[in-house]
Amino acid sequence: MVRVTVPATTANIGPGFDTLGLALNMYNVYNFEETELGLIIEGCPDEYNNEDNLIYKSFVIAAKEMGKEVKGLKISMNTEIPVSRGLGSSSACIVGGVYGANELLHGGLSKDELFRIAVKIEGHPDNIAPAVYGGLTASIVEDDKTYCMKYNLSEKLKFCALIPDFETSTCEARKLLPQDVTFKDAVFNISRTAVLLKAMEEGNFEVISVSLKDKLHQKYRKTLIHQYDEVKKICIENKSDAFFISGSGPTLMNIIQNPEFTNRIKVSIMNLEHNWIVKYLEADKYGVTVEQI
Ligand SMILES: Nc1ncnc2c1ncn2[C@@H]1O[C@H](COP(=O)(O)OP(=O)(O)O)[C@@H](O)[C@H]1O
Ligand SMILES: N[C@@H](CCOP(=O)(O)O)C(=O)O
Repeated sequence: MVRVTVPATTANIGPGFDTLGLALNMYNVYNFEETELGLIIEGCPDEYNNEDNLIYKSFVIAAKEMGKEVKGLKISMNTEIPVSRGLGSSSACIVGGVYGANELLHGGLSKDELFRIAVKIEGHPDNIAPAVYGGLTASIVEDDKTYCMKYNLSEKLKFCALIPDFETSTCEARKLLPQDVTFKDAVFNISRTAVLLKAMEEGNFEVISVSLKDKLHQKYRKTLIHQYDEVKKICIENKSDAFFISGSGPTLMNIIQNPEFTNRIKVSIMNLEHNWIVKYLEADKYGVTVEQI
């Protein structure tokens, strides 16, 4: 049996829309076994228990790229990453399926090649990159090629995710974005993205907090997130070092220096109408791992 473990991700990180991503220490574990015939899926909600399952579809696409075929497959999973919350559940499924196929079918594809296949399935590279390479990544797609650069991340940076009891789909959240942006707003985001990366490497919280601003996506998407303004106010009052929408939302992410922030927030957030899980997280440095069990 092949076991693939994939970390959660927080994509965009403010100004780096569709570019920056960071792997977090929350994991989905997928097991793959060849069977005589058919498809068996265990460990996921009933709605995903069919051939449209994203892990299975990604497995099949990767197998095709390798020129291989599987007659029967059993996929079982144990998942920590909440679905449709902006923490990369879809990228975890895709990376899980692609890596599962490569290992089970002896595809022999390189990490960079598996990354390329996974990005093609997801459509943007920013959450696939940290799931594959771990840590803090910046990535681009040029024609059919994918490029990922991994940055150093200061050990001082810790994270506090606020995960609400409602979902938003990435596909729907992308429909809210404008077709065009002004030159001024483009420059605003490019400059901050470049500065942010070095500030995250050095653990310079003052610069992180300034450079994390964005004019391209969050103002449109916050309308999908109930109580966004209230939650942001609570985070700022409790001295969050930086606050942003994780991926396409609705999870709201804080970069923090002091894990004590997590306890302070829990008390303040309890009285809101929606239930928000407060989760302390650290960066995952390594990305996807594969084992033969
Ligand atoms: N365990 C799972 N099995 C099959 N598909 C899943 C599973 N978890 C997530 N997905 C797929 O990923 C989709 C959610 O992806 P998306 O809207 O991008 O949100 P996010 O990646 O932020 O969680 C689900 O609608 C489903 O298609
Ligand atoms: N850049 C994408 C990132 C989506 O990440 P997810 O974790 O919400 O799937 C976007 O913002 O649409």
